[in-house]
Amino acid sequence: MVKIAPSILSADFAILGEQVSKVEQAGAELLHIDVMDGHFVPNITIGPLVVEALRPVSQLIFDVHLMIENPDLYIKQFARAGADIITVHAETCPHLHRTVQAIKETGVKAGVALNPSTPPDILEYVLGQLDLVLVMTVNPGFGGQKFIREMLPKISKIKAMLDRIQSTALLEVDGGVNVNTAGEVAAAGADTLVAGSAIFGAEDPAVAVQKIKEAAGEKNL
Ligand SMILES: O=C(CO)[C@@H](O)[C@H](O)COP(=O)(O)O
Ligand SMILES: [Fe+2]
Repeated sequence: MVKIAPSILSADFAILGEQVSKVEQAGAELLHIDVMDGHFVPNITIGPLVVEALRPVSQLIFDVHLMIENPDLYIKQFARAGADIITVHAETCPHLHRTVQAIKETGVKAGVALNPSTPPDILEYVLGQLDLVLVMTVNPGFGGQKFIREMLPKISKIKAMLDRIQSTALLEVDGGVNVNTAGEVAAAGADTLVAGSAIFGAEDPAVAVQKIKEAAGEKNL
């Protein structure tokens, strides 16, 4: 069964704690936290303070997706705030290997994200160090965008790269994942699905978590 990582970007921030509890009780495994700086992506969202505030109210794996320039400057802050996984964009890291090491030195798991136009080859010499690879299936910056289907072969290619080195890293897909796309994404090899608008935009986020899990499981059989 795939793991579900609801993205709080689409949650109601006025009742954020309640929203997180709801998806946790519904069987989500991770909580996806989108950090945007208004530079790498054209949007500004949340910082370490929100991670710190949520930490005591949730047992979920905090999956922090940094869409920021100079991520090295903020790794320690997010680690201290309670992140379990910190994912940086390859496009923001001229010294990607060093950045991955810096994340791991804080005791937190390390992930690398790729924009839709970034080829998987960029991962080759860091792959063995990674705990998570995040394939963006929209251009990062906003929730509620349309899934880019051309990313399906890229997911499969990265799955094969991970299998070749017997990596146990999570293969996470982020952007436009919903009941209609989850099956194809899982069939392509993803094991962790981020969903924001499909969960927090639904009438009942708990039901939405279950429906996406079912949709992912069905086509994977
Ligand atoms: O990182 C991002 C967007 O940049 C995502 O995590 C979105 O929050 C996913 O939202 P949906 O496409 O599922 O609505
Ligand atoms: Fe994200």
